[in-house]
Amino acid sequence: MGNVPTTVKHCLSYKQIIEDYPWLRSWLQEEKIISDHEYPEFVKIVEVGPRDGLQNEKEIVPTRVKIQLIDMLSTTGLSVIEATSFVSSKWVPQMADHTDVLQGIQRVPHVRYPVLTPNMQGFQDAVAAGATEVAVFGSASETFSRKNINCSIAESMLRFEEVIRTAKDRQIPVRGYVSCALGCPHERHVEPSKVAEVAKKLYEMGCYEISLGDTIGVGTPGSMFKMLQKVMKDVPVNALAVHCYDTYGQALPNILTALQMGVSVVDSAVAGLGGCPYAQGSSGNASTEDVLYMLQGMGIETGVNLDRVIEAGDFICNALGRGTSSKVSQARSRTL
Ligand SMILES: CC(C)(COP(=O)([O-])OP(=O)([O-])OC[C@H]1O[C@@H](n2cnc3c(N)ncnc32)[C@H](O)[C@@H]1OP(=O)([O-])[O-])[C@@H](O)C(=O)NCCC(=O)NCCSC(=O)C[C@@](C)(O)CC(=O)[O-]
Repeated sequence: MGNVPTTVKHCLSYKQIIEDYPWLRSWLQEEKIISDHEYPEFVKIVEVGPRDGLQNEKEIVPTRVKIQLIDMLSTTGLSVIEATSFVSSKWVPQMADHTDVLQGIQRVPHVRYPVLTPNMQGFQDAVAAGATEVAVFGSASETFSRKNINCSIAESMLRFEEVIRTAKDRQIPVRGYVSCALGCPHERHVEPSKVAEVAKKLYEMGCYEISLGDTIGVGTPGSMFKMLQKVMKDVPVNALAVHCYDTYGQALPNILTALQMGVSVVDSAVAGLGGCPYAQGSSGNASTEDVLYMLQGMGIETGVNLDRVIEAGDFICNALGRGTSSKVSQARSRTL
């Protein structure tokens, strides 16, 4: 909340009143009594490092390392850790040990461990391995859909519909992804209306949350704003998440833009690991450490302990034999 006079801010029902009377909010904003941007008080971080972060690694990461990473992340206060993918091992060999990973981790109460399931086969394998939450992943780009999951957008929706229906019968929550929300490695420009169309379909089919992926990290606050404006007409903002990559150094500004627009769920990867195997040239995800540092500085609660995430980041970077992509971890290691 911006420059709100204390008397107004401390009025108990202040938030409720401006929610109920949008004209009052507009007037307060026009008069500069409240800020145009209203940041959420709490942001949920969805940690995607063990899945998105590792899926693109050329060398197979030992299963025990993946398990230890997830176990370390489970002690940080994170409430969602995407653990692995039930996809074809011919397509993504790094995720072939999905069952061992899911069954090897020490589940911490109140932490959820969703896994990716592109179709019924993946869903059934995931449930057999003990998954209690899954995610389907579609795309706003036709070419990317074919390259990533070997089917058209329309075909993918039919597959997801079956997964979502079956999951609903078993009371398994399903998250939905829309890739290429700000650009495609093949088609380049992607219309915000196409992103909105796919997001709306996934939401209407029953996904409780839609994560909008800037798969190749080409977005800017300008394109993020336009895309979200369009999507928010069809999907409630409290059901949206953003999933940003840092290829052009825009991940944090893009996330900040989404927060200003009311989004309160952010995907990120410890140590900034990652990238999609079918999005060549993209760099890692927004690093969880950097996102946490920014949110802390803004006084936004996350419930996550930054130091512990840094430890988990050190662990996985040592295991991979490379430095971290997190600017915060780099700065901490220089200044400690
Ligand atoms: C989707 C498929 C499986 C279709 O693959 P397909 O070849 O079209 O599948 P199919 O139905 O024709 O079956 C062919 C073979 O695959 C097997 N198969 C079929 N389904 C499965 C399954 N679930 N698990 C294991 N095996 C499977 C099936 O059993 C059969 O085996 P065969 O008889 O030849 O021995 C394939 O294209 C695939 O695995 N793609 C990998 C997609 C992927 O993991 N991409 C990276 C993650 S997405 C991402 O990173 C983006 C995101 C989410 O982060 C958001 C963002 O950043 O934008």
